[in-house]
Amino acid sequence: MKNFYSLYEHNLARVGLCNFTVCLADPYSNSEKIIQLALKAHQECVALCVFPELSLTGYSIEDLRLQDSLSNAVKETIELICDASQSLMPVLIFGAPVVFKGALYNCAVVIHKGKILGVVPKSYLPGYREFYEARQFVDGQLIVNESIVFNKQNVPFGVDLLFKAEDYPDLLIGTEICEDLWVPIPPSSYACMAGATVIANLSASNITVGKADQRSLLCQTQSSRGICAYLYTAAGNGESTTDLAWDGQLSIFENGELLAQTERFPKGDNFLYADIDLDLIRQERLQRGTFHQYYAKHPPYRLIAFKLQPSNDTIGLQRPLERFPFVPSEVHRLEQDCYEAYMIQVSALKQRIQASKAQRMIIGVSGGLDSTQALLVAVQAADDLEMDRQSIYGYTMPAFGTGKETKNNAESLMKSLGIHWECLDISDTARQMLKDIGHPYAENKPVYDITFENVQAGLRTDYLFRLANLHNGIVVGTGDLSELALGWCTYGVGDQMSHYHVNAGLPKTLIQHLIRWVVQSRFFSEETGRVLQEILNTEISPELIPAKDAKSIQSTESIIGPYALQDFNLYYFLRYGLKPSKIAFLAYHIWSNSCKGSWPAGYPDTKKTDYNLCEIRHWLEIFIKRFFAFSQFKRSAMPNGPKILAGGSLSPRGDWRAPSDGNANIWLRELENVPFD
Ligand SMILES: Nc1ncnc2c1ncn2[C@@H]1O[C@H](COP(=O)(O)OP(=O)(O)OC[C@H]2O[C@@H]([n+]3cccc(C(=O)O)c3)[C@H](O)[C@@H]2O)[C@@H](O)[C@H]1O
Ligand SMILES: Nc1ncnc2c1ncn2[C@@H]1O[C@H](COP(=O)(O)OP(=O)(O)OP(=O)(O)O)[C@@H](O)[C@H]1O
Ligand SMILES: NC(=O)CC[C@H](N)C(=O)O
Repeated sequence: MKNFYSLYEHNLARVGLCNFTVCLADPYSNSEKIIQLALKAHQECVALCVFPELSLTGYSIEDLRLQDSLSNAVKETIELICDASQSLMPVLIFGAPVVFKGALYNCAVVIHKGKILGVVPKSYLPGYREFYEARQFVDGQLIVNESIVFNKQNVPFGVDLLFKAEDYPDLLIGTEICEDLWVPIPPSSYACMAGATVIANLSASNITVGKADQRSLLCQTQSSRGICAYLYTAAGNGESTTDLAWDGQLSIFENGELLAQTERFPKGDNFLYADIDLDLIRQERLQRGTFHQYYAKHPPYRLIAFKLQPSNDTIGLQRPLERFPFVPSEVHRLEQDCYEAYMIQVSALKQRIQASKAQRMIIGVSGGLDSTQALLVAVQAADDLEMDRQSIYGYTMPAFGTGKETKNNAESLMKSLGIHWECLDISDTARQMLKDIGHPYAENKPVYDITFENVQAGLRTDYLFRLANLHNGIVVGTGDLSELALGWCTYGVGDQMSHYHVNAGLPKTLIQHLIRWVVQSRFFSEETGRVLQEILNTEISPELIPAKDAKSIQSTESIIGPYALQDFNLYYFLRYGLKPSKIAFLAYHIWSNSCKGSWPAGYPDTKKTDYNLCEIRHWLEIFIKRFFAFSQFKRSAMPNGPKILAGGSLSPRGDWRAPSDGNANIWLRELENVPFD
């Protein structure tokens, strides 16, 4: 990798949209503007720069489109732009009226580095209400396999053209023009199925009240259905206001998400760019088999190849990127996600209680985040099913590493929720077991190894399962998605097992917000809210090793890495199958500076950390080793539990099937592309 920090090393592409104050029916003046903006796009290392429909002449010139002087000026200025593009990086796409075999077409002209790559006519001409395009233009729907002469060169002409960067293979550009998007099956639907990843829509949509929302909806839907980037450029200033008005909106969508958008009704020239992620598009299509199952005939496309020769400069990253991909930073989305996650958990648990005819829910309550969340869900399920809260049997089971604070929190929580609770100290039983198996700790030697830890975790599980037998109940498991990813649980006779793993689909980074949301929603008493706040403030620890003092508490995150980074890694491996270097590049852009981007609402200021590339790389390596090489055997035997987030689950019966005896070789090898600073 020549420059790890360049986005063009990571299959991202910077795409730009422009509009400007057109001079009606004056291609000479407009071509100058196009060249100026193309130069600006070049300076920003843009790969593709799109201008509005008929931007070379202005859209609203009516019958002037048929004037010979205009046609000549169009031809000349297309050649001028072509010449000026020789040393520029971006592919330029602008709109122009072009005469072909004696008829006039409303076209997208595609130019790159001094060459006209192709000319694509508009398929559908609006002739309704305020539109009269068919008066001057002929529709291009059936034009395929044709060519047109420009400057003594044969240039491909037709609706069957896609433009492929042969040195940047996932960049495959299709075009359509305004109304083409408003028909039941837009030409871009076929272009996407033929492989186009980026669709440029050259538009001259006039504005009326409420229309912007409809346009946005169409673009968003098309980008989602086509799993593509959809670039929309509306004409704006300078267009005739004889009978209409124009808002000049520019917007960039990617697979249903808005990446960037300009203010409407702008002053002067407008230039918008964003970095689209061709890996996400490619992976989404790869995973969604149905995308490739469309057998209806679409035209055979001509692939017009060009060499992008992308810049290798360090140019940052311009796209919305969440620090916590499982936790939206937008307040209302987060609230909605928390509500849905909680309801999914509650409804799933209710179904299991009813189906298993369980009379009790048995749960080990440690005072940590996971068992707290599982307990809240159990209480809500009991309330909904009109079961007595006393049918929930909560156990705090202190042993060698249990802290006073967590134990108090566990007990206060259970008391405040009004469940049946008991304290079962497992220290003596654990000591007995350590003695029976010949562990040095039985002779008071401070040996705190895995056996020492797992004896405690195992006994707790053993107790819970036998209590379930005794009380006709099911054990509600507490393990979460992040722990399953990292194998951070004790296998078999341990917290890896339960009768129903209600948290299995919840990443640790979301659990904290869910608990915060429960507090804010006041589902439970004020006292419960107070204890929940205490629990949120406590450091995450398995508490399996005795702490000498408050500072030497066994910190989970110092061993397996910050959950913030590990959930980031999990999301991009699980949902998108990205390479380690790509994940590190994305993590670097959002995690290396705590002032960049936004944090989820309610996230404590004191925890707003940043990580340098070296730290990101280090924890990514740990993730890779644990996720790919170590922990699958734990997941292959994991209990039932609901999938909660679109980001994925790790159920071996659902989202993630993998061998239990795999290795991490290829991911570790690829990680070598990430520098240490
Ligand atoms: N592929 C494979 N197929 C079948 N068995 C495999 C295996 N790889 C290892 N093993 C065997 O599995 C055993 C290791 O797995 P296991 O017994 O689970 O033990 P292990 O994963 O080594 O240790 C459990 C870790 O989880 C932590 N923990 C436990 C409980 C709760 C929490 C929490 O914070 O919530 C954290 C604890 O601190 C400890 O570091 C070994 O006996 C090994 O030989
Ligand atoms: N002292 C304890 N009393 C009762 N149950 C416990 C105790 N310690 C652990 N457990 C059980 O084992 C599970 C895993 O333990 P662990 O302490 O790692 O998780 P946690 O405290 O729920 O959450 P976190 O992992 O966020 O600390 C707990 O969720 C709980 O069900
Ligand atoms: N120029 C066009 O094709 C405009 C038609 C489109 N339906 C619009 O109103 O935006």
